[in-house]
Amino acid sequence: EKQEEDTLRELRLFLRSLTDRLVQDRRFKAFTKPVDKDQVPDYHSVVQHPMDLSTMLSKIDQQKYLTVKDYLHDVDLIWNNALHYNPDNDPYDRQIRHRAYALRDMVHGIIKAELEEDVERNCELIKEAR
Ligand SMILES: O=C(C1CCC1)N1C[C@@H]2C[C@H]3C[C@@H](O)[C@@H](O)[C@]2(C1)O3
Repeated sequence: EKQEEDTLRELRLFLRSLTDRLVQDRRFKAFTKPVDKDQVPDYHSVVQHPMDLSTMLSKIDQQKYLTVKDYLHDVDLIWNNALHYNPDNDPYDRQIRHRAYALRDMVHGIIKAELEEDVERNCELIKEAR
């Protein structure tokens, strides 16, 4: 239906704009691309569900996110994976964890400030009806 596709398109536009801001933020450089298996051989045995911002951008374009909630699930994966794989009390791990929190907090702040409530409500109704 026309209105439904318009709502889903508005969600994609918002999620692209949000994700682009994260990709451009120098703090989040480590989160922009998948962790390289060759450089980090044990990564995929420790982290079951890798996620990164470039993967999320392609998921937006593949229309994999029907709701903000679906998008936030992948943001939480980036956050949790970073905490899980970088748990130590050394400067590098602590910096990664601090940046993972900053990423998660920036996402929630932008959603609260910029997304009209009824867009998310309508997207969830569309998703349930499909
Ligand atoms: O967890 C991550 C990324 C940070 C968020 C995703 N990595 C795992 C490796 C451990 C640590 C040091 C380097 O070995 C570098 O390759 C990684 C990348 O950081």
